[in-house]
Amino acid sequence: MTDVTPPRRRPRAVLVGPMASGKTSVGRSLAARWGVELRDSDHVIVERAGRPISDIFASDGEQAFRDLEREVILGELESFDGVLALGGGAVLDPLTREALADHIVVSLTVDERNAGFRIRGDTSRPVLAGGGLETWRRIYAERRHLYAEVGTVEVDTSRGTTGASATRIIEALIEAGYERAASTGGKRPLPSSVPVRAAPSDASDRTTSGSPT
Ligand SMILES: Nc1ncnc2c1ncn2[C@@H]1O[C@H](COP(=O)(O)OP(=O)(O)OP(=O)(O)O)[C@@H](O)[C@H]1O
Ligand SMILES: O=C(O)C1=C[C@@H](O)[C@@H](O)[C@H](O)C1
Ligand SMILES: [Mg+2]
Repeated sequence: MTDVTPPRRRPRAVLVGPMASGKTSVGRSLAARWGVELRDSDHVIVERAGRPISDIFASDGEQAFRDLEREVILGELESFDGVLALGGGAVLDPLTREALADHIVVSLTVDERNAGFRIRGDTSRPVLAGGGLETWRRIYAERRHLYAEVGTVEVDTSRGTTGASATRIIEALIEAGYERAASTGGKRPLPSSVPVRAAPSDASDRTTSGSPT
């Protein structure tokens, strides 16, 4: 009997990292390079809840936010085929981390100095709660191992433009053997039983030809 199950769609890349590492802004540049849509889990949550993240934290509490965040991300991992940027704390959830094991995940980093510039005066991130760089540093220290655990490649965004960071992501994916899968969708979807990191199915035909630059 013919299998009529439609192929599973999946994000070309999922971006994780600490607050202000550039998941949203670098993600936008990367999506533009590949000619695909950027979706940001924080934005999906705000749309769905009809109120800002700071309101959700204040009235429903962080756990309610995390539950909604998990639901949104698991849904997008199954259905969205552009670049997916996650909220900074998304990796705290074990089910989300488990789901990410099956995806191409770019872990973004930023040094403290540049993180400090980027979050200065910010009031939209409730977990910083006015604590500024000191709080950012503590939270990053707590989560660093989780970003490393889920990341297929790691890219530092401290220097240069968001476009330069997008270029470094593409270079890192080429280096690791995932660029074709990420930029063309050519050999995807991979069978879910084959973890992306353990078996880069396109490592044998790595090429920069036809790649976005
Ligand atoms: N080279 C760069 N790479 C990334 N971000 C940069 C860069 N230069 C400046 N920025 C600025 O840093 C700020 C933080 O970036 P962004 O909001 O994309 O981070 P984020 O990782 O999505 O943070 P959050 O976890 O809070 O969603 C933005 O205002 C962005 O324009
Ligand atoms: O690091 C965090 O815990 C957060 C980061 C943001 O992206 C938002 O998801 C929210 O403000 C929480
Ligand atoms: Mg963001």
